[in-house]
Amino acid sequence: MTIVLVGFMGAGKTTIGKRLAQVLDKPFIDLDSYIVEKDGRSIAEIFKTEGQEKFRQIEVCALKECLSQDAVLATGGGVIETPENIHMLKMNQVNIWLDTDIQELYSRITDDESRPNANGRTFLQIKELYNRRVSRYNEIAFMQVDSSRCVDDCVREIMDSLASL
Ligand SMILES: Nc1ncnc2c1ncn2[C@@H]1O[C@H](COP(=O)(O)OP(=O)(O)OP(=O)(O)O)[C@@H](O)[C@H]1O
Ligand SMILES: O=C(O)C1=C[C@@H](O)[C@@H](O)[C@H](O)C1
Ligand SMILES: [Mg+2]
Repeated sequence: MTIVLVGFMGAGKTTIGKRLAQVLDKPFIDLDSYIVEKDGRSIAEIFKTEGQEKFRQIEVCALKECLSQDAVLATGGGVIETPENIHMLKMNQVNIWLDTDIQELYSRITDDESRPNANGRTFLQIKELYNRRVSRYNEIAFMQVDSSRCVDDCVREIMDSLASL
């Protein structure tokens, strides 16, 4: 089973995913890192040289490969931008939506140059992007987790829900 974490940039998919994988004793895959390792360039470089559309194509292939793994998979915040990914994720049983308020998300991602869709954007621009994406995370989510709380609390809630499957 692939336990997939989805949510906006800064929601804690990578951070919580690593911890969840340890607790479940499953491999951890971060889709962004997977892409960087395979491609040999950073995400910022791919966006700069090839554009976001090409990055989204690479992301579709990477998601396809990772969804067959028995692992915890942290996706990138924009994975739901592509209809093909939404379709693939709808087929997956456990998609966990990590979410917190936009002010907190903004403070976690601002000033980080590694995220081209956040870097240099104003609070209002980030909020607009978040508002556009919310319904898509919701559409594929098996559960929603309030990730304003500490990592261990989030992991505990997820473990309780997985136990009831
Ligand atoms: N529960 C939490 N409480 C406080 N800070 C957190 C929490 N989870 C993550 N953070 C911090 O927020 C920042 C972003 O976290 P992380 O990289 O895990 O987000 P992400 O959802 O993987 O983002 P992206 O979509 O860009 O990959 C990091 O600095 C991390 O330490
Ligand atoms: O929200 C987004 O559009 C992105 C989030 C990151 O995880 C990366 O996948 C990339 O920076 C794009
Ligand atoms: Mg991440």
